[in-house]
Amino acid sequence: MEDIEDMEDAADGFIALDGLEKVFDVRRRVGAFRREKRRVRAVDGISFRVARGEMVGYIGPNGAGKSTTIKMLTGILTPSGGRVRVAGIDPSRERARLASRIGVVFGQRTTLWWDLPLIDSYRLAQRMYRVPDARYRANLERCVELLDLGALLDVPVRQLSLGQRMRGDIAAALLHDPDVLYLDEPTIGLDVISKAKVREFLRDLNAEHGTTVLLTTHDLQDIEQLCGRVMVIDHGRLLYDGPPAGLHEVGGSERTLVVDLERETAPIELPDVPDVRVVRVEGPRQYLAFPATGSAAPLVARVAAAYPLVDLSVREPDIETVIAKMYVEGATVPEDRTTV
Ligand SMILES: Nc1ncnc2c1ncn2[C@@H]1O[C@H](COP(=O)(O)OP(=O)(O)OP(=O)(O)O)[C@@H](O)[C@H]1O
Repeated sequence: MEDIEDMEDAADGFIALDGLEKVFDVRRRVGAFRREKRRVRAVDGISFRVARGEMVGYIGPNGAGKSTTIKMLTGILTPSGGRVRVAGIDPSRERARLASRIGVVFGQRTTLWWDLPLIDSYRLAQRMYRVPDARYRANLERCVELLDLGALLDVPVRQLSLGQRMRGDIAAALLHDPDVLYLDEPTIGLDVISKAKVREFLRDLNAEHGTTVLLTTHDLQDIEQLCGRVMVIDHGRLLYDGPPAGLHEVGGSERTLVVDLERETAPIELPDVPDVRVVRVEGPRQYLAFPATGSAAPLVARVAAAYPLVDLSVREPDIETVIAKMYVEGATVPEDRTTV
């Protein structure tokens, strides 16, 4: 086998994990005097390859091990076992060298200086990463334009809305032209328009600059709109690795069409539309479950033709539900993604 340290630019090994493990020893108080030691296998033997320029989703329920993996990929945490390389670099051994190659955005925490105007955080980032002036100016200009930050540069970060702050954070992570961007919940708490802006920017970044993106999120629409590939992790293990659509096939998950009718009616019946059923009725509002693999359009057309429709929306299944169904159905991890 070729040594992965020599594989920085190999098509399938820009990010390479082989049997990666992280074990935490946690001490817990039991009763008044006793303490109990417990081992938590936060990451329990994960192997995968991400090629340069891929945009990959990394999802799982709370406590699955996502942040721990990302922390090992950035070098913040040292693995308990296995191997990890990013751009040919061992992250925990050469954290400083890796820092110039990666950008990190945490949706729940900001890396910006709370009391300073946005632009001051950017100047500090320029100094920290030693970005040459011309490159800094060009990158800043691009981010300001595409992320719509022009009017915000002189505003102290604490006065920014969540959506503005998130766009500000993404720009800060990109001023040094990283090859890899890790995004941890980049759309959490954002309104629909801010989500759309962030997604559009990431799509362009990936397409035009070939930036490799690893994205953790609880929003399946982030994955469906951005990623050609998604990995699902639970209890520190890889449960699924493949296209987002396959996620629904494996789990047999459903989306929900929520329809508001002019008035209360008996539960909607559409005998000629397969696999649709009313799961809840709240006065004039009815909830219809249908397979997540299918399109909502024919269903909407049929409801609109037969019932007095006022309004509608489509709800995606949540990640927890999809994963719970995977256990029932029996998930698959394609061999070629997980073996060395
Ligand atoms: N520093 C730590 N010390 C002890 N246990 C930890 C530590 N960090 C994480 N864990 C435990 O490891 C497991 C995985 O946590 P991790 O934060 O990686 O999950 P996650 O998938 O990122 O979850 P979330 O979506 O809630 O952020 C959890 O059981 C967590 O309690």
